[in-house]
Amino acid sequence: MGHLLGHHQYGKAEIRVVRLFRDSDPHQIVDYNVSVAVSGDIGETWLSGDNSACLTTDAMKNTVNAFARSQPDAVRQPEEFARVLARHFVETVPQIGTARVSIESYGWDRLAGHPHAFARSGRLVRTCSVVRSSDEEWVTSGLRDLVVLKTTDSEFWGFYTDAYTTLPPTQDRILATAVTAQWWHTPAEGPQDWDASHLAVVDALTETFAGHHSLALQQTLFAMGEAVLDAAKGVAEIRLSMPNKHHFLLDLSAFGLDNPGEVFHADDRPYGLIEGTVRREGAGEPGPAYDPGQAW
Ligand SMILES: O=c1[nH]c(=O)c2[nH]c(=O)[nH]c2[nH]1
Repeated sequence: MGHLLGHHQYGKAEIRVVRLFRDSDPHQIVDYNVSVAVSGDIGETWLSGDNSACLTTDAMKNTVNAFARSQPDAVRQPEEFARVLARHFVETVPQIGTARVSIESYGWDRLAGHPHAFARSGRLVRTCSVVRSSDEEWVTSGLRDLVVLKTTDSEFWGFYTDAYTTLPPTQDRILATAVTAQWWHTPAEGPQDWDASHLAVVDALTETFAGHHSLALQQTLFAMGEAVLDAAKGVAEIRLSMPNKHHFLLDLSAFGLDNPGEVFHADDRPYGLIEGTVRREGAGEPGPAYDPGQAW
């Protein structure tokens, strides 16, 4: 019995490229981590080691670096840079049928009034992913590591109880999470201004986290997704992954101290992991828009 090669893809991962705009005063900087993955009529390298159809991952890295120089307009916004790169691989290398370009973008804040010194902004990492076939394109934007916390306005009670349920119900707790999100744009050309669109989504997420009276992190997740769909008309759906970063009230009675909701242990694991997709009614199917790796 023969063996078959299933889904296969390859590419250069985590190309760290920094692009300066020195011709502007003050200087500007973009800081990216770019990953490329291609698939198509490329199986012989797996099956026989015949590399005649294999575009080297080294060439992919070179392409990313060269385009950072030659495509100054596109490189300013990660979604545009990913679109240009993905299109390039599909249009110029015949055996490549589909290209995915994923970018993590690290922000830099200008140091107080200084024209060419920065501090890395730690608030979140901006992400995007573009999948390009010969005639279709899927664009998602996203973020990770957006850590948010509220000190009240969060309850959790009325839950199902079984023989192992010991959690006391609460009407006032800390609610904290680190948001990972990806949202899919339709049409793929996206908004006029990807940066402004990203800011609008981050605002919708944070404003809703802050303002929503939470009965469960699940409920807050859905409210945050709804707010994004209301704020960004070109977003067809958003996928959210939110760990419940538990804060446990400490018992200080051994030291003769009360603790009226003031001192907590910030536990790092285990954590509840709350996830969900919020879709616009009537939105189409996202196809290969998400799930890097072998999931599609
Ligand atoms: O918001 C919450 N959702 C849960 O599903 C859950 N489970 C739990 O132990 N604490 C919480 N909090």
